[in-house]
Order: sequence, then structure tokens, then C-alpha cells
Amino acid sequence: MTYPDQATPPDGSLLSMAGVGKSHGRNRVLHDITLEVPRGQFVLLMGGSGSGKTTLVRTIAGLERPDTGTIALRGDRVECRATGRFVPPERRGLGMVFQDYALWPHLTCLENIMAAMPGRGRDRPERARALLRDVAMEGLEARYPAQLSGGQQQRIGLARAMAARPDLLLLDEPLSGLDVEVRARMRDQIRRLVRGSGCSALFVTHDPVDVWRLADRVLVLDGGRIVQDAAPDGLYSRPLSPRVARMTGAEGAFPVHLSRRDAQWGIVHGERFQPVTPMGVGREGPATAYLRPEGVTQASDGHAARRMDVTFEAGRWRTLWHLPHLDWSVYSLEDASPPEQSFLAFDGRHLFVYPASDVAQPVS
Ligand SMILES: Nc1ncnc2c1ncn2[C@@H]1O[C@H](COP(=O)(O)OP(=O)(O)OP(=O)(O)O)[C@@H](O)[C@H]1O
Repeated sequence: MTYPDQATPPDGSLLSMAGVGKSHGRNRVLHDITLEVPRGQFVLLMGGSGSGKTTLVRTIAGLERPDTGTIALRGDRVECRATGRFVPPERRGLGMVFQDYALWPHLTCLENIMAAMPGRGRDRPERARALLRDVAMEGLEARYPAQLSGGQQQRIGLARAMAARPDLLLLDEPLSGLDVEVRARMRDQIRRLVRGSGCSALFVTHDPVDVWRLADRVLVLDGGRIVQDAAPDGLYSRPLSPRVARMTGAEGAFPVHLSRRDAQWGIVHGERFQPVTPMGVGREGPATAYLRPEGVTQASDGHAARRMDVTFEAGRWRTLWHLPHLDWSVYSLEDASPPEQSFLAFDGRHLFVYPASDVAQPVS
């Protein structure tokens, strides 16, 4: 879909992209990206390495120009290849936080934040201090960037991005490179700041935890195309590709034969008909299955299984089982320490079946 050149984008959209395409030489990096982001929405952008996430964010920022299509912010065109219209990054009213977002080295933390505030209002130091408090950096206002840890620099980068009161914040892997604890804290701060300000965010990440903690909506990019656009619960209940299944905790890939019985899809294991959730497979035949631990329970009429490994995680036993007659290795989550031998049953709502050729690449 593309809008006629002078047409107004749909009402209420903060960001509107239509038919945006981009190539680097012969490498097509973005294909016909068409997207609306309303005000106040937190959008996650996920996808494998090289899927085009950074390029997409950079075209919205105006740091890179697409070859085709239009981009509008607040209803105004900022990029239109057909007319040549181009609004430079500094006039797009966006906040940006990138993984290696450089702070001005010769300015203190407080000065870095104040320098990003438009106008000359007398309340600037006070507002800058409030932002420092928001990112838990009070007391460090006189420090220079070189005197800060990576996580602290990233927090100042976030405060600086918010200083101009943007209505759209672009974040390109702002948490990568931070250790787990700092990452969790920073994630909470981003959530609080973005929610508190009412701005929209477009957040690039490889970390599935971000989906559950931050997103209103998730866009999955593959080969420069948006292949899934869903709320987190939709992503969980209907992962459209093996990659997304893996992002939501499923393991595979098990070769299976998909069958249909009484209008129900399933796989046949000996005498048993195991219901499944078919994803993009419309006929019987060879297929590939992915299973989530939430769909595995011990049951006396289940498949014989041998415990291979067990770890205690967040109050539960995450157990790896081997099922010899299926030759599947699957995880379960147990409330009590599991026995060495047991029987396992599967819940078809967590057992996803894809065309045989679809096998997930690593998530990152
Ligand atoms: N300046 C450039 N010149 C040539 N090719 C480029 C350039 N920038 C990006 N690419 C290519 O475009 C594709 C998409 O890159 P991009 O950085 O947008 O992916 P990504 O999804 O952000 O990846 P990652 O998760 O690894 O950061 C890749 O194949 C990359 O090699």
C-alpha cells in the first residue's frame, strides 16, 4: 500500500510509513515497509541479525534515506522520495538512544542533559536534575562521561534523549552490552520514563525478555519485511514462524508428520493422536514441530521419558527429558524435583507445527 503523493496519512498516527524500501548496492535491506504507530505506543522491533532493524530506525530518524516510499511524523511528510521532500534528523523532533550513543565528553552529566533542551528557560537545571533523578543518577551531575560506567552513560543518554520532550523515542539496542542486573534496572527506567511521558517508543532488541516487560506491540522483521505484527499475547499464542516460536520459549525442531482427524490437526504417535497448533501448514505431510515447556506435563498415560538434566530456576525445576521412542528432547517446568523416569503428555496449544522447510535460525 502506498499513499498518493500528497495524501494525508491516516488520522491519529504519530508515525506513518508507506512503501518504504531501501537497498545497499544489490542487497535489498527494506521491502515495502508500511506501518502506523499511534501516540503512546511502545513498539518492539525484533528479528535476526541483518534483518534490517537498524536501517528501519535510521530511516525514521533521517540518518539514512530510503529509495522508495514516504515517512510522515505527526501528519507531516518528513521523507518523500517522489517529491524529494526531506526533513533532516534535527528537525524531526525525535529522541534517540543508541547502543554507542556518544555523550559530549567535555560536558558534565547535567550539562549534557541541559544542552539537549530546546529554548533557554530558567527552569532548565531544575528539569535536568529531575531527569537525573528519573534515571537514578542524582549526585553524579558534575561527573564527566569518561568518569561513568557503560550503564551510567547509557542512563545519561536516555535522560538526554528525553530532555527535548520527544513524542517518539527511537532506541537501538540500548541495553546490549550491559550486565543482567543493570539491564533489568535500565529496562524499568525506560518503561517508567516512556509511560510517564506518554511518548511512543520504537525499540530494537534481541532479548525476548524485553517483549514481556516493555512492549504493547511487537514487529518481527525478516529479510527486510515485517513478517509479524502483534501484541505480546498474540505473539505468544500464534508465533507465525519458528523464529518467533523460539523467541517465545519453544524448542525444536522435531520432524513430524502432520495429519487431520475429525477437523483437528495433529501428529500420530503410535496409537495416539496428538493435537497441535498448525502454523502455515494447510495439508497433511512432513512438517516441523516446536514445543514450549509450559506444554509439557507428567501424566501416567504420556510418553515414557528419561530425565537428562535439571536446573532450579526462579522457584521451579527446569528439566530436560529424553523421549526414546520419539527421539525428542524436551523441557518441562516442574514444581517439585522430578524423578529420573516419568511419562510426559503435551498440550497442543504449546506445540506448533510449521512447514517442513521452516527451521529457525538462532534468535540473534
Ligand atoms: N552502509 C551499509 N552498506 C552496505 N550494506 C549495509 C549498510 N548498512 C547495513 N547494510 C546491510 O543491510 C542489512 C541490514 O542491516 P541492519 O544493520 O539494518 O540489520 P539489523 O537487523 O539491525 O542487524 P543487527 O541485529 O545485526 O544489528 C545487512 O545485510 C547489512 O549488512
